[in-house]
Amino acid sequence: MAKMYYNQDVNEEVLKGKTIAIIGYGSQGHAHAQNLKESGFNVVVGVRPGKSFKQAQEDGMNVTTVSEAAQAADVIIILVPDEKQTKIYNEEIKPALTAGKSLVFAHGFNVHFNQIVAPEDVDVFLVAPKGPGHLVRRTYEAGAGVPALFAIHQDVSGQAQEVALAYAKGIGAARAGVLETSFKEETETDLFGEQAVLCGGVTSLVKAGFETLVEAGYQPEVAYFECMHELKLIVDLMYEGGLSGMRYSISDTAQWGDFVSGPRVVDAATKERMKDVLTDIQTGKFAKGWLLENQLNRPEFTAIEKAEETHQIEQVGRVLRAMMPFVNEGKKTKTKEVVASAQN
Ligand SMILES: NC(=O)C1=CN([C@@H]2O[C@H](COP(=O)(O)OP(=O)(O)OC[C@H]3O[C@@H](n4cnc5c(N)ncnc54)[C@H](OP(=O)(O)O)[C@@H]3O)[C@@H](O)[C@H]2O)C=CC1
Ligand SMILES: CC[C@](O)(C(C)=O)C(=O)O
Ligand SMILES: [Mg+2]
Ligand SMILES: [Mg+2]
Repeated sequence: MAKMYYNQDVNEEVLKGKTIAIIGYGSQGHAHAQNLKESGFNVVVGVRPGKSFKQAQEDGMNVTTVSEAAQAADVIIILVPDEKQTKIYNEEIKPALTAGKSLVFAHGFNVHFNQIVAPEDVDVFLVAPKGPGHLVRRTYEAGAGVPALFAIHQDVSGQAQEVALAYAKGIGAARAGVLETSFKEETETDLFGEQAVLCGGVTSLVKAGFETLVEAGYQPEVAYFECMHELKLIVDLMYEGGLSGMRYSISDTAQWGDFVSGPRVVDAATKERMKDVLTDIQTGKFAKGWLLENQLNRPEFTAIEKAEETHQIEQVGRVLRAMMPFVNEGKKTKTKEVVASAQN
């Protein structure tokens, strides 16, 4: 069993007198900044003028430019999109990254794939929450937390692990459990998880199920409730009690169907294709493709995003969710639909 770190194992004092620059105030940035501040740490947010700059000010943050935040801080965490990090690092962070500072990431992509190479006289580590930023904030506010991984790439101070754990505690992760990894393991498993299971796998499964029912003549609303809305309720049971916990709550008929039909849908061939996905991640093929796609101004990304947003399941879903205001009620953190409904 891996060594897990919890609140009682962590000395937060190593980080208490330091200034932490949160670069970016998006999904992870707003959560880290607010959680760390409420945990008693000294936070400065560095972001370009615009939407999230304004939001950070409204949230009562000390906000400034990326360069100024990097200059003011002892610990600098880069929480802008992976594909933008190298340029921002080179132009606005590197000049301020003097000896003895710490450079931190929430995902190892740019270090692992050699896009960012830090000076040798700074600590480099990652603290990677295993969950979306909006939930990192929401669970912290509820007194709970999202688990996280930490990894040390450079430890000049001899304190990198202690500081990483204090950081993880500050964002609420040590309430749930923190464990050590390497930049390689975090990067490759995170990319694999989001592509094959959590995001790519699930969205493809949901759409295929929805389309199968609609093409067979069933009502789209029924297909939406069956293949999308209820998924959250089923996954909540897995989150609470694993696969067996979920199976305890469903009917025996559903459980038998799960046993006999599940492996017909996701079979050995699917697993072989998952291995191909993993190989592309391990060899750097995926990373290269994503970096090139961005250099070309995202032609494929934009086209696919547009097609996905107009898929029938999205159209039906928007209408049905508007009839269930409780789905987004009471959420302080701004997910896409909460923002849209506030603007209407
Ligand atoms: N999303 C998640 O839940 C998770 C993300 N991670 C990792 O965390 C990191 C951050 O990801 P994520 O939170 O999704 O990022 P977001 O896409 O949410 O980051 C957006 C933020 O970056 C700012 N930004 C964008 N471009 C610039 C720029 N040129 N200069 C200054 N600020 C800029 C945006 O400002 P503006 O409003 O002005 O555009 C906004 O504040 C990544 O490494 C990611 O892999 C790790 C775990 C989960
Ligand atoms: C699952 C997607 C993720 O890896 C995450 C929320 O953990 C991401 O990169 O956003
Ligand atoms: Mg990820
Ligand atoms: Mg992830």
